[in-house]
Amino acid sequence: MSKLMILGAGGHGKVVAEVASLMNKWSEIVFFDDNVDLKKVNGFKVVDDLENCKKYKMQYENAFVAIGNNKLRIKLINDLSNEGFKIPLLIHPFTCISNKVKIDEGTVVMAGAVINANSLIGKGCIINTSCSIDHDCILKDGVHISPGVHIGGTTQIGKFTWICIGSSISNNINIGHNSVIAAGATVVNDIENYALAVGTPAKNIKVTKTKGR
Ligand SMILES: CC(=O)SCCNC(=O)CCNC(=O)[C@H](O)C(C)(C)COP(=O)(O)OP(=O)(O)OC[C@H]1O[C@@H](n2cnc3c(N)ncnc32)[C@H](O)[C@@H]1OP(=O)(O)O
Repeated sequence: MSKLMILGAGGHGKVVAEVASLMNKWSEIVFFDDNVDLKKVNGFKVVDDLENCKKYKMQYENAFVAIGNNKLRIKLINDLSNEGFKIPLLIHPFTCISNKVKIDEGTVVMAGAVINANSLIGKGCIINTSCSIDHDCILKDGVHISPGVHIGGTTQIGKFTWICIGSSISNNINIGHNSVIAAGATVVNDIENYALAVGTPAKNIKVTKTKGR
């Protein structure tokens, strides 16, 4: 069994480490984090800060980025991949994922998530607790689906978009890249790039070049 490093020992990192541990695939799981005061988190050693992680490639050849910021997460995954690290896919054992689904490296699927037939999930996505993604959806790289989100069939979500907690997305919807769908929103029409969409039915209230998280 090989060893796994997790970048980021915050709240998301703790859940990621638990998922990895439940997979029984790694002989050792450790964190790297910029908080120098952290020595151990939930029993997992914090080895060094993020910048130094590449020095440990001989010991930990698998690297998973557990950082909530969508763009930073993808940047770090790409950097580590270019350095020759293996970037695993982490899936909690209590999920329901069709065998017709394809999920790229660096993505985590948390407990209770359901992903139905023929959906495609990109690189470095967070498929968070108890969300559902129905058939034929396409999620591009760096998308975060927060806890309790429901997404109907044949919906597409562009890169770096954050679907916030408890929102619902109807079927056959296109949501652009770098957008944020606010907590509890109900999306029944397409949403453009760089949008912040809120409410029921969800409406864009702000379009900036800096949205996405
Ligand atoms: C395991 C985990 O914990 S995963 C993480 C789960 N957390 C989430 O999903 C985060 C949920 N957070 C939200 O929904 C936030 O409101 C965000 C991210 C959308 C806020 O985004 P920001 O860009 O900071 O927007 P900001 O707070 O400035 O609000 C902008 C406007 O949108 C409104 N707004 C923000 N969120 C909502 C919402 N959920 N519903 C309705 N209106 C909203 C604000 O009232 C504000 O309106 P105003 O301009 O008239 O005052």
